[in-house]
Amino acid sequence: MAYHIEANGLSKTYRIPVREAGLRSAFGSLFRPQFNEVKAVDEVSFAIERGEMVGFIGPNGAGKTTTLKMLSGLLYPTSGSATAAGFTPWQRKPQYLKKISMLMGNRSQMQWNNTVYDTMHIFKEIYGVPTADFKRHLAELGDMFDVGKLMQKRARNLSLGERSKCEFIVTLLHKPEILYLDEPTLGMDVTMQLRLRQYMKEYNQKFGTTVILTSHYMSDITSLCSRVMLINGGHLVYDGKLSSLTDKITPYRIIKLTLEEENPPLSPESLQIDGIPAEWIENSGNEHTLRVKKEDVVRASGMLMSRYILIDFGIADPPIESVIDTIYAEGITV
Ligand SMILES: Nc1ncnc2c1ncn2[C@@H]1O[C@H](COP(=O)(O)OP(=O)(O)OP(=O)(O)O)[C@@H](O)[C@H]1O
Repeated sequence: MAYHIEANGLSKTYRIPVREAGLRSAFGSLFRPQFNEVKAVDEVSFAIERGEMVGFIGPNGAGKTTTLKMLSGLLYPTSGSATAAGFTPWQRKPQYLKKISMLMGNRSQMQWNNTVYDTMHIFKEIYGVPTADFKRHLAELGDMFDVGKLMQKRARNLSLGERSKCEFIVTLLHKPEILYLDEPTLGMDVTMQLRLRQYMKEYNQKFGTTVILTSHYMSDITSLCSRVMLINGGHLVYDGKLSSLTDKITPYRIIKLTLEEENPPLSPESLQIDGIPAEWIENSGNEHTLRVKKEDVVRASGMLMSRYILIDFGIADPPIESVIDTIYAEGITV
């Protein structure tokens, strides 16, 4: 069966006109324009099944938005090919545009001077959404995101978070089968972020929608996507399970334990006696947090349980934020 979204060697190079200061060079550049080239996306290939929710992550300027713009048909690639729902996105066939939605958290699809309600009506007409469906959709999502009071406001007067909520409602209005979500929770408060994630989960299960999601809030990614694609400097450097990414970058586990009062002292050195290298992360009273290599977890746990009287004990993966921070900061290729 064909993939729902497929990209092969997708590349985009932007050409930026170079203008030096001064009238003479400004005049000269009219006749001999010079350009700098930025390879925003470089030979990116992937295949996504129908109904998958894939996190698309990478540091600022990595090429995420450019890739999504190509897939949604807003940009022509410089080279390479892609198909989505059986269409070539940049041909912008109306049948394709009706099947997809692109939400850019930092760019509004709403007309600045129109009220939210008018904008939603315009989108209803553009996509030919039946009135009954439109009303049901607004009632359901309007309540969930608490936008009733915003309906008569002009888009330009909305706060960032208010706008994000309205954009999300508009994005799903025509029940697209592919969603390109670029920072959908930008500016939303925590409650609204949670509601959006919950809604996306249910929506995906109900309609089998395929989603590519970028977000700098890792909780958006971890709660919705088991697969991530990591892009850095225009190159796709990882495509696989989120959990395997953690293992590759930080093959450690975090052990948290609380000791009874009556115990021999615990330090990384006391673990090292048993030949288990451990790193101290936190130590407050009887509560300790240690970092040990994945392969040493069982031995370290056994030793701790046999030698100490424990009140509480737990093993966890390192926080995904610290894994991602390591990748972004060190430019690691996975
Ligand atoms: N219209 C444009 N003209 C020239 N260069 C551009 C243009 N749009 C993006 N770029 C450059 O292309 C590269 C990739 O940008 P892109 O917006 O795709 O990154 P991103 O991963 O979405 O970043 P962020 O997380 O900051 O949104 C960057 O170097 C950016 O400066």
